[in-house]
Amino acid sequence: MITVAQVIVDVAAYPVDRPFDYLVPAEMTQIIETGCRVKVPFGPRNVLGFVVAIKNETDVPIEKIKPVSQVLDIEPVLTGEMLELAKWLKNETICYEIDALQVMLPSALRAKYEKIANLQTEVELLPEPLQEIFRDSQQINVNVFEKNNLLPQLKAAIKNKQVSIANVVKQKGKVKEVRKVRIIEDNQMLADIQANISNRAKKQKQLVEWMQLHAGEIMDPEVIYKELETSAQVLNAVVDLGAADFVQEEVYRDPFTKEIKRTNFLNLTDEQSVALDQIMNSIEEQEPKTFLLQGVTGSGKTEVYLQTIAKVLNDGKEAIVLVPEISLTPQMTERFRSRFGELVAVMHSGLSVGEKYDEWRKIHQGKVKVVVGARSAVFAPFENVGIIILDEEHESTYKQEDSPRYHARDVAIWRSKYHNCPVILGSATPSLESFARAKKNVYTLLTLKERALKQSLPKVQIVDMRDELKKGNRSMFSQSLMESIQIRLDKKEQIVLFLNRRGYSSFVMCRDCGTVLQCENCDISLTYHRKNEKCKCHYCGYEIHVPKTCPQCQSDHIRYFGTGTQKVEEELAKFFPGIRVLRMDVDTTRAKGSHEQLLEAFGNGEADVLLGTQMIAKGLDYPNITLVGVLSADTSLHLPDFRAAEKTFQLLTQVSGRAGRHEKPGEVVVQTYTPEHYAIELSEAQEYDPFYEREMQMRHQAGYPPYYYLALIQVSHEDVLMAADYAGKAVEWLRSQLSFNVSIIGPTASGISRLQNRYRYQCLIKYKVEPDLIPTLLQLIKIYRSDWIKKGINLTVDLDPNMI
Ligand SMILES: Nc1ncnc2c1ncn2[C@@H]1O[C@H](COP(=O)(O)OP(=O)(O)OP(=O)(O)O)[C@@H](O)[C@H]1O
Ligand SMILES: [Zn+2]
Ligand SMILES: [Zn+2]
Repeated sequence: MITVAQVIVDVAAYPVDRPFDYLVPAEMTQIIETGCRVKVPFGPRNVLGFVVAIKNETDVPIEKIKPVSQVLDIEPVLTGEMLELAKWLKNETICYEIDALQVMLPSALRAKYEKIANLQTEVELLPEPLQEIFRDSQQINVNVFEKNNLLPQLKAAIKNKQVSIANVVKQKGKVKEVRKVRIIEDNQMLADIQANISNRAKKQKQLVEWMQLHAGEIMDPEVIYKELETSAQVLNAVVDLGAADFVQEEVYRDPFTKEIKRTNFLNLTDEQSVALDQIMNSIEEQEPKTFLLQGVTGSGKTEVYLQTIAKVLNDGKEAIVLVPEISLTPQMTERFRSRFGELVAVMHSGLSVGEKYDEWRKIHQGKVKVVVGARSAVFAPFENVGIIILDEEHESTYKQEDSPRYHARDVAIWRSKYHNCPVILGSATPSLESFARAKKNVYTLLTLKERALKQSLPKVQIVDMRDELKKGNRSMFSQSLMESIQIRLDKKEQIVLFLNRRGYSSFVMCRDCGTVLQCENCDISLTYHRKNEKCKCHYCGYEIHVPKTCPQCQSDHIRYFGTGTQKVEEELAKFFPGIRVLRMDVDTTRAKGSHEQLLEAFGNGEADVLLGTQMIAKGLDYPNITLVGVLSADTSLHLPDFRAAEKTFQLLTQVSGRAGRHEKPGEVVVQTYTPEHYAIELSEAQEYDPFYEREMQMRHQAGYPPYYYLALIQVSHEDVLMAADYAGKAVEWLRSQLSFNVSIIGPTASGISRLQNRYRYQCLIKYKVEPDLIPTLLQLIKIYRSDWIKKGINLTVDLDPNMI
């Protein structure tokens, strides 16, 4: 009988996305399982693959079937659930199954290939500079040659068949180990060893004597060095005598830096109790219900999550909590750790690859029961999930922007059906899609209308900046905001100043001819970075020094525009001498842990003002914040995005919600140039429903979600005509296949018409019900993969795109 593994291989751009059969050699049949990673031959090279099934027959002729080269995992890294989920994702988001499988794993376990140069001859026969490199090893990473500028020599050696090149699947994700000392258990033997040490080796004698008090223990060598004021040399010597040995111990890198205080459950408010009861009920009944928990800012949604999780843990199940990356603040994670301690794993982008892998292993090995993490934590490999929570469910970061283009909400709901457990979507300002579903009873709506301690929502004042200008105020602070700041400074209360930078950046412009510095590779203006006087493209990384004169007209009236946080900081210092400002933006939070330190300092009252961008809009809960100022409410309104109004309203509500959360009442000042826009006008009352009604009308008129679904097809090529031509072909083909109920708009040039030197065209499909859509798109992709791709075309399909 033969054993055959069906393997999904890591080969993108293959027209057929299906498993391939490989023979399992006899010596592997005991180890290999579905969900294991393997190395298999594919064409001329070895690639990484995932075993998705094991069977005993194959249609491949026996003389043609290739064997698995290596099994990479002794225990499967993917559960049966994940394999099923991948198949679903492949259809739902139209991606390669391999992409769906890889996204579920920490990057440490994803395929990495390395080019390795293998020496095929005597070292001495090589040209001089190469000899140096091959002296110690016959296999050298090609990087090394690149670094030493020896690629031409290497190439020559390859031509002469002195060196060959192989692609090697590299397995990152090393388990971290530390070296420990294990003292033998036998006290008598220790005594004997001690007796045999010459009296001149006093330190050794002392050490073994001490070891007799610690027989059988495993300890850190550093402890021994300290305790006995001794050295590695002495320790090595007694290890040689047999008093102890060195062992490797597996450890987890601990991303938590400080001790956490335990907290207890709060007595719920009536509204919280009503919500919790319904969720508990669903957990009891094992119903895969989706709840939309809509609660105003500060209403205590988090407390509801915490008590739900306690119930789930009590039932012996696990909990997944997703939060947007940006609000994955230490304050947020602490709230979970303070209730569930060591049972919590945290996953966010600030962790190193190794730390992420460790957190993942804690989940995989069942060492933790709760994961708090950003989008990809929705794939946490728990096997007995009892609840999945998405906090701030409206956040666009829950959708992944590249393949697989999944939405964490959809994955959460899929998993809830698999595990028969509920999902909670929480927000003060739900996405229109979710609220519409709640209205139709697809989701169950739970509402918290009041703040937890019955505090009133902060009073919002909208200030028209055009009036300020008319009054001769050219600063970035309105009269009203200045007065409010002064009051807080006098009362020693704290202030949050928010700079809305969504869709906004500082740019460099010539005042004489109006030229704006542009990226060489993209159709995008360069962003000015004051720190190093550089202009940078945020899409491709291209950067230049700010020129002294305009490249167009040579005028030297070239200057940067835009209100960066640094500029605000300077102005504050000018108007309020001695004001203590903490600035939180990409520049001040780059270093690991700096985010944490800044917030902690602010929490400790070390500053009067926390000044920042989107980073400070969410999750902050400090009692002394009584004023929130929004410096530029409109910048996010003017983006070419059908969700611009929704996002602006959400942002204003979120950031306003930071004020007056505890005893002291809060105040908000919103500065704007378009106070008449409904997203701004309605944020004054902070009521969601009127905004929802208004925005739904707009969507209805324009034919956008939630009334219609969207699919975005994007085609790019280095040559503008090719891009336009193939976008046209795609549209033509779609028109021939899809029904008349579908509107197909385009092709048109994309919003950013050139990116990284590739021209981009797109077409938008709007539909309500179109059973043929997915099969048609799959067909289109097949055409693309088997033909267009060879011509350098790149085609992507994005269902429910974030931005269009
Ligand atoms: N039942 C309760 N009794 C007393 N205090 C509570 C209760 N529930 C919540 N709180 C407190 O109220 C404050 C706001 O709660 P929480 O942060 O959970 O609200 P939220 O709805 O998640 O807010 P946001 O959406 O604005 O982040 C917190 O300081 C929390 O400790
Ligand atoms: Zn100029
Ligand atoms: Zn660029």
